[in-house]
Amino acid sequence: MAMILSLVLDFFNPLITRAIIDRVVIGGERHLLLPFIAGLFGVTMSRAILGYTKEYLFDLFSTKVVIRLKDDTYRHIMKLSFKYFDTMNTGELMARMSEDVENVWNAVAFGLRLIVEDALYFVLALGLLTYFNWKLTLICLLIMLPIAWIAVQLEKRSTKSYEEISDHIAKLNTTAQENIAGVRLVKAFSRERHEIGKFFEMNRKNFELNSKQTKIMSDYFPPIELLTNLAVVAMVAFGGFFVTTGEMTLGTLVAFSTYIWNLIWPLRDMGWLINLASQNKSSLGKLEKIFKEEPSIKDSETAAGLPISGKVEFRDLTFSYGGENVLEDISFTAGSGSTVAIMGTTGSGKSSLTGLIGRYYEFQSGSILIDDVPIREITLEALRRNMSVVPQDTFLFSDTIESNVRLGRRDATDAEVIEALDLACADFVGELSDGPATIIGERGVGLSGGQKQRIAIARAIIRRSPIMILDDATSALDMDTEYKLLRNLKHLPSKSTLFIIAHRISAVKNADLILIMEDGRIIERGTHEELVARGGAYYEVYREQFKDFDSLREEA
Ligand SMILES: Nc1ncnc2c1ncn2[C@@H]1O[C@H](COP(=O)(O)OP(=O)(O)OP(=O)(O)O)[C@@H](O)[C@H]1O
Repeated sequence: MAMILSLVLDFFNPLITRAIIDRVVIGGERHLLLPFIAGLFGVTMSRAILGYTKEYLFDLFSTKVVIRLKDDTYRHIMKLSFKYFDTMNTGELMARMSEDVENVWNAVAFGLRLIVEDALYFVLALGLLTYFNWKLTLICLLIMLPIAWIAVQLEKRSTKSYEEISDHIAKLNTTAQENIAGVRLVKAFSRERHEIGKFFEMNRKNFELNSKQTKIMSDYFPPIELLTNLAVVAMVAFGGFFVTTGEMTLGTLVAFSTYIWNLIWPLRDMGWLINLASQNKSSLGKLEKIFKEEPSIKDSETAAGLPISGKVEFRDLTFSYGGENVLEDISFTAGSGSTVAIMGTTGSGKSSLTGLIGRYYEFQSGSILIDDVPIREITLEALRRNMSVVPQDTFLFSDTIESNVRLGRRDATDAEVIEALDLACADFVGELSDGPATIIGERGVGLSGGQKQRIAIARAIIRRSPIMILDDATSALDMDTEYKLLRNLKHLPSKSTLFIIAHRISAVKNADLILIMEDGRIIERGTHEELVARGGAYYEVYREQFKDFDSLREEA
């Protein structure tokens, strides 16, 4: 409304000027001068106030659009399944959330406003100019219309170019993000020069792509400029002629020469608007691709959120990530509250097996049952709410230790946080100056590998879930601490069914069931005593590890 009013007011000043020239200057009606000047002043002031309101409201609107778009994009990305993140990298997603959303903001904040404004100016001016003198309007329009054709050409070339720029920015972001996150590794391997060179090279390409776009723009702007200037020249020439023939008054020509800019500017803006629209189109296309991505794992229509006690059963399960089978013929049962340990060579499928319990990926055949219910019949929310996982690669947020632990259960009390840290043998936290309130760096910088693992385990303990998975989560702990920690887990009040992936006999020895994996299959199973007695692969590992232990004892 403010926009329409300020725009309509814009049309009053030239009309008043026309009246001043025709009636006061030429017609000699001097008494009208003061009211006309008062009118000019009034219109100018009202326009200024309305212009401010318009700007403010548009900014508010566009900011709201962007916040909403960012929220929606973030929420959607969070809904996507593991498989999506296997193929996308953080840098690319960050580019979508920042650059592409910013481009949309630009288009909404400036582009959309200008389109609406320009369209209104154009239509109103065209009406008025035709009313003043349709012949002069037609002459000017004929000169200016090729601008529209130029704009379409510009749009075609710019969209492609902006797509290239946007893709390249995503790559640039990924490189920067990975190098900054992995700066310690880069330095440790003395690869700074190489990585800086790689980044420079990418930045140079970025510059080239942007220069290409600038060149496209500069190819189109001079003809646009020329045509608009020609239109002004034609207006002065033909308009002057019409004044001499008496077809137009001088005042009307003066008003005409002001209104003509309301035709010229929208057409001149077209180039810029098309450029903005192309940028927006390519960014929206990239965002749309994310929004079209559906989570590959969803609740089935019949899924329910049942209470879970923790019995887990695998039946003839086969699984692949898309290529060769990673797991084959997997069958075993973990009773509620029992401990299942999984050992095996690297890449034998241990993490994949435990990952399937939380439905991170979809298996191809067989089934997994929890409390005798197929997991596809349990809602993802209920399934994951009842599980706690300590992944192989410990991830801690750059926040306080207690916030990291509370990720397991948000409403946990301070005492519960301390208890969880105690059970996870994280006594070192008590020695830090701020205790659990100590802020840790990104991914736990400032802590040792074993310290990070214990915080991650405390996070799992506090969840009190019926199922707990420790994926090689005690690998950085010394044997004593590992033993104490596992004993604490065994006696948790929540009596979780515990899956432990480990490489040390000492960590798996007391499990109710030990599975030995090789090439995606379970090749041995049983308790420690059964497997030792069997003399197979487990026994070999046992002998290896205890041989070291015995030789150490001998050396001592
Ligand atoms: N996200 C994934 N996409 C495709 N293949 C994968 C993925 N994760 C693992 N794999 C492949 O699946 C196989 C089993 O991997 P998995 O991580 O389950 O083994 P693992 O026994 O836990 O190994 P490790 O002891 O080294 O952690 C490997 O060949 C691996 O390359």
